[in-house]
Amino acid sequence: MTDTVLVFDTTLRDGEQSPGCSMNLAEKLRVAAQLETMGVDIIEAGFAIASEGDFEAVSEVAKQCKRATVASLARAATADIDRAWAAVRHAGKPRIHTFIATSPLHMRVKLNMAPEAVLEAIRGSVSHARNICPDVEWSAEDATRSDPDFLARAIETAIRAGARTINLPDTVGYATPETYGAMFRDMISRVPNADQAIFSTHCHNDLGLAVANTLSAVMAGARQVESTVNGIGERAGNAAVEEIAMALKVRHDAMPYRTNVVSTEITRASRLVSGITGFQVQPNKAIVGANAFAHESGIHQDGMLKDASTYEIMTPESVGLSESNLVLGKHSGRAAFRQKLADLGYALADNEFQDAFKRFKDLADAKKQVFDEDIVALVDDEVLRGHDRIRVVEVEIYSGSHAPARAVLTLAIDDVTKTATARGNGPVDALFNAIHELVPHDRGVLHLYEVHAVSEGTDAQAEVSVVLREDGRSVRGVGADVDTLIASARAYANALNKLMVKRGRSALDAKAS
Ligand SMILES: CC(=O)SCCNC(=O)CCNC(=O)[C@H](O)C(C)(C)COP(=O)(O)OP(=O)(O)OC[C@H]1O[C@@H](n2cnc3c(N)ncnc32)[C@H](O)[C@@H]1OP(=O)(O)O
Ligand SMILES: CC(C)C(=O)C(=O)O
Ligand SMILES: [Mg+2]
Repeated sequence: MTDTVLVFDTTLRDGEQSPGCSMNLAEKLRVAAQLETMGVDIIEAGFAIASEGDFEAVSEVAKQCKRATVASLARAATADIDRAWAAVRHAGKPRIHTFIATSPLHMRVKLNMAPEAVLEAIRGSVSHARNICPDVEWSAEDATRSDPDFLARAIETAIRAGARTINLPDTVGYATPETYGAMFRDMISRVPNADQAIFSTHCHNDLGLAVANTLSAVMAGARQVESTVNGIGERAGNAAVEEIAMALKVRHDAMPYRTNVVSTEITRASRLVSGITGFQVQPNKAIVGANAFAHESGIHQDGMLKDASTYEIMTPESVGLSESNLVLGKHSGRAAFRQKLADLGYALADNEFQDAFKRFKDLADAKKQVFDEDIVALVDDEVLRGHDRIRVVEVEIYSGSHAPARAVLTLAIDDVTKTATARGNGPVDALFNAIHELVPHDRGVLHLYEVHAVSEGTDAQAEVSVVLREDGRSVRGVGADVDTLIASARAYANALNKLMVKRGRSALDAKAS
């Protein structure tokens, strides 16, 4: 059996299922490009039948990808499979990923199907997919709570119908490393045609065991791992790709398997995904957290100074964390800024570059030191704004202890400039009331408002996240600026733009003041 473990990235599908994590087309294309650069083997770009937006995103990612296989998810339904194929067929290497639940609970309560009917659905859906696409993956949703005898029959049926990848997800994060590994060992040894397929893991992190379970299955014979950047995903998330890749690399002695992941691209991918989704990485997160390579206590610092391997089991450089020595400030020009962007992994179109450079100069005027994180926040903010229909033009705030705060806000809505004045219990409230005046959205409720400092010092840029919830779905907007209130207005406007995309183009009923 090969020692190569294929990496199937589902940041754009399962990752996007995190509440408030939806990405627009341009954002998905940027993430897909970075995933290819990082060396993932398969990119699950979405669930084509879910919406027009998902269909377009899968099609465009399929057209863009040069090397990676591009997959779309599909239920065990002809319409889903046909839609998935219509989107992925543009890829050099297309894959249809079809699934159905196999646990007694899901079959009875959710699907209302008898086990024999589920087997029939597997036979029908996989053979239909295989008739139109040479690469078909089949998943047994809730595999870890399925009856092993039935699961073995389901896998055998899927392989006989033409599936060449068999995924056994721990859909609800219920497994432990021992039980998950044992399930793979059991299925691989008892399913008669198991040798005709690659077995795949797909772990959720409800008990914090997603990566441990994934590695256990690899030890038991799985040769594809499904994961997401920063571990984003449904509920507590999916197994984090950076943790799996580095565990296999650093502990090759204990787990003699390899992936095609270019580890030096990991930090870039992590920052890109957190910048786009607004999901901050917790500081103590393995591999990509801000503290993953930080040492504060004296004994550790002493050891580090003597030999870094005393307290570091991998180098920061191995995950792409290297401070370039190009220090940017208000005296820097376009050449240095362009080089810095290249170092940070950005390739901007000329107009985006010019806009970003102007904002960089403004930032350098306002801030003593411009850190790499500032540039990342600034460029993400600028590039994310590129296709927005609602843009912040001007913000004025009057606030003090004797009177309610007042905000005067000018927005460009479809390139028409509109201004509103509003009061509120504090400057942020006044600002958001002014946004409501200009862009009424009574069904969209503010669910979360979060500020975090991009770098250090009182002149640090603020990165604001705003989550709006409407009809059970949420969108997250992000904005950055040295002025927290401007960042707040940008974040709110960004969330409204995403809400508009979710609702469809007709969407927001903007009115003039
Ligand atoms: C574990 C996972 O991550 S699975 C993927 C989850 N991701 C998503 O659901 C995101 C995208 N989903 C969507 O946009 C929508 O749910 C759609 C478009 C797929 C379906 O929308 P709707 O037709 O309105 O159905 P709804 O979401 O209400 O219910 C799902 C239906 O699919 C059925 N279903 C669920 N899984 C499967 C399956 N694998 N194969 C066949 N049918 C299935 C359910 O039984 C239910 O059918 P019912 O309406 O007859 O009861
Ligand atoms: C659809 C499948 C692969 C899934 O995401 C899960 O079971 O968690
Ligand atoms: Mg999942």
